[in-house]
Amino acid sequence: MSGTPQLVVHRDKELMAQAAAARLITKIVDAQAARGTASVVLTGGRNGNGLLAALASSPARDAVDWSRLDLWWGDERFVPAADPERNYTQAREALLDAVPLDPARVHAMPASDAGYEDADSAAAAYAAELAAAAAPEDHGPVPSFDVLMLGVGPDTHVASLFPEHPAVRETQRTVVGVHGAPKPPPTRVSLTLPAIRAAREVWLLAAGEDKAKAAALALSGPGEIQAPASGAYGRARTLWLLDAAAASELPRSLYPPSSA
Ligand SMILES: O=C(O)[C@H](O)[C@@H](O)[C@H](O)[C@H](O)COP(=O)(O)O
Repeated sequence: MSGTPQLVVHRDKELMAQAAAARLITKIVDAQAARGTASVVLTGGRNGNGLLAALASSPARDAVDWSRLDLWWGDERFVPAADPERNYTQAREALLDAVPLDPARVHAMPASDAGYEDADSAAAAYAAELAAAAAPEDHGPVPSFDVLMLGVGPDTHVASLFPEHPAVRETQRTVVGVHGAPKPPPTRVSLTLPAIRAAREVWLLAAGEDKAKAAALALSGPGEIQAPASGAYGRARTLWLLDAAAASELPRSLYPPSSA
């Protein structure tokens, strides 16, 4: 488990998205140089898609060898494949359709019309796909993701793990079906905290005034059941990427003077 979360605060959400995109490019390029491949978990939502859009327009975009990148999702709305609300669809629009990925290495979570009886069986199928991709050196049922990104909800949810909901309490399974989610749509598929914690690095994205209370709560050390974002940490690093608005209720001592 990584130690204390690191925080970087940027002037505004646009700069945060651009800086996070540059950071992700560098992380992927370094992983590919070191191991010949890289593995990243994407997140839905405005901040997650904003980062992907910034990456799409980055001049350094094609420093990444897109053919040697595995993409996974932290969660997905359990809706039909054609539904524009799918995180996968929004990621394609923001970036994926513009870069030469290997389709076999883009691991979308199942849509509700993919043939699975319900979100729970879709979750089990995704867990099996993750387990099949894990190598012996991963020492667990999911690959050691280089970076796992999570947007932070105003209630401190991450992926589709909502405060006090059953999914955030899961300690064994790596992927679960979510029912009655307070953020529509109500039915989802989500990685669990144990799966999230298998990542080398976990990056939490929080930009905008509406995230200020969530950031302050999650970083003040509450339980992960009440504040799921506080339970999202990586094996080597946990990084919060914020803008000034989302950091506005943090104790100033919590983030480094270099942030701007
Ligand atoms: O399926 C989803 O909705 C997302 O995965 C969700 O976890 C999102 O990242 C947060 O709700 C933050 O969303 P915003 O960045 O839009 O606030």
